[in-house]
Amino acid sequence: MKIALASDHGGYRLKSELNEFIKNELKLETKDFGTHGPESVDYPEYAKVAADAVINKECDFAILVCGTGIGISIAANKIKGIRAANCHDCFSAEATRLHNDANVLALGERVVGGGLAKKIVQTFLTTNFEGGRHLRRVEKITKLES
Ligand SMILES: O=C(CO)[C@H](O)[C@H](O)[C@H](O)COP(=O)(O)O
Repeated sequence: MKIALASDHGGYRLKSELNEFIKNELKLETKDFGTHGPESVDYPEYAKVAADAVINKECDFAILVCGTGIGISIAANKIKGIRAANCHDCFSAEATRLHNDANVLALGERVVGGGLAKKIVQTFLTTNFEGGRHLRRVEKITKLES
């Protein structure tokens, strides 16, 4: 499994910490699409490159980080085929995989600490979509795109 990572300046520290965690603890491959420093940048550009990597199947999931996780998730959700969830607890991270088949997780560096963020990422990446009645609903979400 390969994980795309991206952030704006408000999320690059947490994104770097999560990148190391995913590689070293979860033993998964990652691709870091930036940003790599504190200089102010615009999160929609970073949401797009990582989301595109999921859509074109270069990566299986994307983890996006901005200050709150809100702006970057709104931007990612504009891309056809993306179901991005902004989660700051493990229950929601599990539910969005089980029920929504989310393919992008968004986090806010100004909201959550590194320890909890790692648990949320681990939960998200290790939970499978349940299908069944949830598949019908996800298909209805997809229809809203056309
Ligand atoms: O989009 C956001 C708010 O939902 C993110 O938190 C951004 O990181 C934030 O808006 C950036 O703000 P800044 O004042 O330019 O650092």
